[in-house]
Amino acid sequence: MIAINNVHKVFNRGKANQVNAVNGISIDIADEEFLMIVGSNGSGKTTLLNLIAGTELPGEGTISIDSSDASKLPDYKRSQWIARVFQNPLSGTAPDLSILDNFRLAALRTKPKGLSIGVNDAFKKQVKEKIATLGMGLQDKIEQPMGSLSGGQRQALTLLMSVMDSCKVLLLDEPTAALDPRSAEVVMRTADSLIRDFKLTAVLITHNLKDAFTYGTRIIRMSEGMIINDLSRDQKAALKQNELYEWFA
Ligand SMILES: Nc1ncnc2c1ncn2[C@@H]1O[C@H](COP(=O)(O)OP(=O)(O)OP(=O)(O)O)[C@@H](O)[C@H]1O
Repeated sequence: MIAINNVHKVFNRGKANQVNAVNGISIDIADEEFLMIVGSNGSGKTTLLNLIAGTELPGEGTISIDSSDASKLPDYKRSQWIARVFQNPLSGTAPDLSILDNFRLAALRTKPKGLSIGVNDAFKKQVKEKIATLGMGLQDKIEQPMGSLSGGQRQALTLLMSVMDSCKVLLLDEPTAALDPRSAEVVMRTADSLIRDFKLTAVLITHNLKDAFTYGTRIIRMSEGMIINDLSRDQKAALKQNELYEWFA
């Protein structure tokens, strides 16, 4: 479980441009929850995700993942436990390297420094099998450079690479914002099935209420650094999609 307790994050404290980006948020995110965060621009969504990831530290309050204080997690534990996918499909991969080499680098991410992973037949077979689960036919293109793929294909592979090994938490910051609708749907479906298969706890920021409704097990809305709506799994199940728009109006 991710336990967020009275967390505050202030930027430029005491200056004219002070921003209370996260303003006393408390929320428990259950194991295997797929939490959607919606809210207007500047409402603190990315800052909250950064705090969970440990890339920003709270000024006040605590965040723990499975009872370990997230701010005190050593880097290797953080990268083992927490995977992150960003809006830009280019940010998670090396475009000039092959798909296979990108998977090799991803496998090294959570290993002790100095360890190497050879591209032997067993590793190749394993990568092909994983990629085949996407149903995109990319398992036959593993020698192709990552940069030759479409944004949606890259984002789906980025997701797959990011949840390898002992990942517990998947953080997604508008992963489909740069994609066309069809690719966006493939990426959302991929994320959803990986989260289920790997039993991950996931948090996704989106401006797309339809995606939030379709895939989220819980939806929160943020405004001015606070959670102003929190729609549980049961409440969500009782709503029709058009009622969701009214709920968040
Ligand atoms: N490093 C920073 N330094 C100063 N201010 C920051 C910093 N990061 C975020 N902010 C400010 O904190 C507020 C919340 O930003 P944040 O990026 O968390 O919002 P958001 O809800 O993710 O917005 P968007 O939907 O536009 O991505 C904004 O006013 C932003 O300008």
